[in-house]
Amino acid sequence: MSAPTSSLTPPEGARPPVRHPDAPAPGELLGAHYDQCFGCGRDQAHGLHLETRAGEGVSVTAVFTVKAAHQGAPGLAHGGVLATALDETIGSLSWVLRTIAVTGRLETDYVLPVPVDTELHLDARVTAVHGRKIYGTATGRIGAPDGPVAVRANALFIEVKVDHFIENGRDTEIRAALEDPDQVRVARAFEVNP
Ligand SMILES: CCCCCCCCCCCCCCCC(=O)SCCNC(=O)CCNC(=O)[C@H](O)C(C)(C)COP(=O)(O)OP(=O)(O)OC[C@H]1O[C@@H](n2cnc3c(N)ncnc32)[C@H](O)[C@@H]1OP(=O)(O)O
Repeated sequence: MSAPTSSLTPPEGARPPVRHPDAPAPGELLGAHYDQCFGCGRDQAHGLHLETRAGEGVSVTAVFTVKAAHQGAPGLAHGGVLATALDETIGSLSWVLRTIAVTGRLETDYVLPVPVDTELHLDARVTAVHGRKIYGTATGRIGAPDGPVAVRANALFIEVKVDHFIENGRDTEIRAALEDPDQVRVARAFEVNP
């Protein structure tokens, strides 16, 4: 397997990540950052409904059960859906850093096909931080946290302010989010002042 491309390799001067003192405790279930999120949203009927927990250090674990709606080939998960699961899991590290960040680059290795009904056990961690750039990595294993590796990803996330969403999101959803006390509570958990 070749090394990650240079933009996914932390530059000189990158620092180890720091777990926020108010991060959820290891093992704590992280809720959805947004109820309509395709990765974690409880109200998103077609979504992945990832269940993510804080881990030790700057890490998380997640479980994704592959449903019939997630197929690409007959009986197998779509590769884009698996990339979403990896992306969402790495994105959930925001809860542990208490920083909002969005995916800039995501590079995925597909190692094994993943059948429908599989419980995919994911883990992700931040490897380094350089300014607004957050370097993360994730692995998805079939059936158990120590099961065979099916997918892997390396990613570069970029820290953003809440204005990123307010300026770019569709008005209807942004207005609803700002009027929803639960959503505001989540934004505060990321140390955001909406
Ligand atoms: C009211 C509502 C409240 C809601 C409260 C909670 C919301 C919590 C939501 C979280 C959601 C997570 C969900 C899962 C994760 C997604 O799926 S996120 C969605 C997918 N991603 C996107 O939509 C991002 C689209 N891209 C962008 O908006 C912009 O390109 C970015 C990423 C913000 C960067 O733009 P920018 O801020 O202008 O930054 P820029 O100065 O260009 O780059 C900064 C640095 O990053 C590097 N960089 C930037 N992009 C790249 C790249 N693609 N490759 C390599 N390097 C790059 C630059 O080279 C630069 O490096 P340095 O010069 O500092 O060394």
